[in-house]
Amino acid sequence: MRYLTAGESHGPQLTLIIEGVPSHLEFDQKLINLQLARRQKGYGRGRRMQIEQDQIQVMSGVRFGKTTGAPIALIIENKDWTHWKKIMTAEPDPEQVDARRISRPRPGHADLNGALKYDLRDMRDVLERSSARETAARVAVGGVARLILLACGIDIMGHVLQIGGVKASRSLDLGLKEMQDRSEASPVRCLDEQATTQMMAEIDRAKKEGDSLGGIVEVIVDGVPVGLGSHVQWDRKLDAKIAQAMVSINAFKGVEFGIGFEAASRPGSEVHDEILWSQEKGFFRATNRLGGFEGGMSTGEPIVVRGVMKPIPTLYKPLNSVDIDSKEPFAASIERSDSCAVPAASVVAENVVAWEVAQALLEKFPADTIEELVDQVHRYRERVRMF
Ligand SMILES: Cc1cc2nc3c(=O)[nH]c(=O)nc-3n(C[C@H](O)[C@H](O)[C@H](O)COP(=O)(O)O)c2cc1C
Ligand SMILES: C=C(O[C@@H]1CC(C(=O)O)=C[C@@H](OP(=O)(O)O)[C@H]1O)C(=O)O
Repeated sequence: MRYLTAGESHGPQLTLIIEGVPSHLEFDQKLINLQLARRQKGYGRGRRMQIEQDQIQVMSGVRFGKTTGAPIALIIENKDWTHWKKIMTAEPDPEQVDARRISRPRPGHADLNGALKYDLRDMRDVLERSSARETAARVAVGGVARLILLACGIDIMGHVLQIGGVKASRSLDLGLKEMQDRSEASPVRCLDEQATTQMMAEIDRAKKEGDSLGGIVEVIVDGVPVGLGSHVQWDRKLDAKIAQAMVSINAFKGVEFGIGFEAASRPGSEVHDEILWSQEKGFFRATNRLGGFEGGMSTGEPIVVRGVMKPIPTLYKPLNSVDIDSKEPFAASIERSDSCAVPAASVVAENVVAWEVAQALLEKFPADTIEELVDQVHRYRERVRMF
């Protein structure tokens, strides 16, 4: 499978094309729209999320509620377009256009690099595409991937582990369903109620001070069969693909699996996961400290991946910058902005990981129809259980 997205943040719509989805897949638009709605929520978001009501419109690849195997084209409208039409099309009021021209790059955003690289003297042309508005399209793509995963008995959840200085206590003994319910109930998508309150207070404080906050999100994928990805070539390692997908989310700066960076300070005996066997389960692990991967392949234990998001670059108390016209030092531009988007980013993370796992599944079990895929996965699970 492969996909491309297109669209500016304040343009008319986001457009995405996905190729390689097997036929006969029940195209549950409600589930995809639910993912989009989840991404829009989260304490700390700016006013834009009150304007948008993200929903997919299916343009091709689906008939009578099922995929046909043809490329799937989806669009998501930008409701904000009506307010930006003049500015984006330079008609009919050029003066207003100039007022929204950006000549003072924001430290931490793509403004200056993009302007220098593409020779764009209005940095709005960079902002429009570098904006995390694009993550709505990626969540829709992940929503389609989730439909494939669910058909194969694979489920996924995401939650927030840290915002600014507030860390949630981990409760890994909860089942996936309970974790899903708890994170949905928290305005910051955190499983720990006490930390939720503290995180919200921390966001309020940052907002009041014209500042922004980052944090850490975690994604868990349950029901993954052993052996997705491969050790035989560097670019076939699934953990590496997931790492790329995570760091490709706007503002994500790092990724770890299982105990992650803590592995550096532990002896091997406290890192590696002992191997057990039972008639009922076949091979399994006593622990899951390595987060579901060995040799770039899934172990059959849940995939546990975390990503760190830096604080939002646009600050109402802006940092120093230089005007690209006058070359004078200035405070950076202020655009309407989120003060913390870590909860929303945890939904984006779930969905980009869903895509990578679904793609790995279809690489191992090539299939033109969803029945072929489900059948192969079922038979494979049986084979490895009997190994
Ligand atoms: C869900 C989400 C919402 C975001 N909202 C904003 C925002 O309102 N203002 C802003 O300056 N950056 C925001 N960002 C971060 C920028 O998009 C990001 O920092 C920028 O594209 C530069 O890319 P980089 O940080 O990966 O280098 C958001 C990121 C995500 C994932
Ligand atoms: C539009 C979204 O997020 C945007 C991401 C973003 C950025 O710079 O990344 C800046 C803000 O854009 P605006 O100035 O239009 O409010 C966010 O609202 C979205 O998540 O759908």
